[in-house]
Amino acid sequence: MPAITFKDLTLGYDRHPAVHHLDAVISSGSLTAVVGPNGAGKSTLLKGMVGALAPLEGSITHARDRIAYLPQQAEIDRTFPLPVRDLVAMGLWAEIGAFGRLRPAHADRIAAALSAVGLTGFERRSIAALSGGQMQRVLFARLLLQEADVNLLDEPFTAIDAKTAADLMQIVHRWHGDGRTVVAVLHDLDAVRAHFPETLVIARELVAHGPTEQVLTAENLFRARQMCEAFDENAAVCLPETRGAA
Ligand SMILES: Nc1ncnc2c1ncn2[C@@H]1O[C@H](COP(=O)(O)OP(=O)(O)OP(=O)(O)O)[C@@H](O)[C@H]1O
Repeated sequence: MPAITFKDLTLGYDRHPAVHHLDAVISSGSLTAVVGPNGAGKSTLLKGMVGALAPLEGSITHARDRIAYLPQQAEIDRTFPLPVRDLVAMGLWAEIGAFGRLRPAHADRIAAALSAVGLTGFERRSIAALSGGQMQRVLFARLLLQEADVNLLDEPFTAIDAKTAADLMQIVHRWHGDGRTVVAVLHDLDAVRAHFPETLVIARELVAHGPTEQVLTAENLFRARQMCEAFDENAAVCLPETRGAA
């Protein structure tokens, strides 16, 4: 059963395509890595999937509604003096709303989520006072509380140590074991081969999608690099009447 379907999907900024005419189906319950060179459109694709970016053309359809998203660390402002507890509590937003009160049961669930990521007792710590790896653990605690059907992770293991990456990977496997869909952008191809049964290789367009051992080949990665280098940054979105004319 499809969890997410891309149909002739074009996503971009200011009418310039970043992801072009993509057709693919992410199966429900699959564990998929999104791989491609820098600037291939991986983060853009995740932003489209979470609804932060509307398609310029084509469509993205979701079978289920509950989607959680872990942005790249670089996109998160950590200067705001927010306690860890408040950041993790945002994972309960769908349950208690913007103005709902945190009840003791919620506090217990926040504590349990922090314990699951190895940060017991961190509730009152300011997020500005966390290391990069601790911050990533906190963001995973928030994802745990969201209990989403689909978890979208943008470079979840970048710039964190091997122990933290292994701990967080266990959580990803737990989600997969529970039948949730996980899509993660990754640059570490060894980690992809070790942990992700499915891979989507993109280079602005689809390069390959399917079982990792068939898709993550030197040939596909070389082709992805060539396609990215050849892509015209200033290209405009195709107009229906000009499509196929060139
Ligand atoms: N907010 C934005 N405004 C304009 N252009 C953008 C924006 N975000 C990304 N782009 C452009 O879209 C293209 C794809 O970027 P994207 O961040 O999706 O690639 P990526 O595959 O995630 O790259 P990386 O591996 O470097 O994180 C790039 O050319 C980038 O410059």
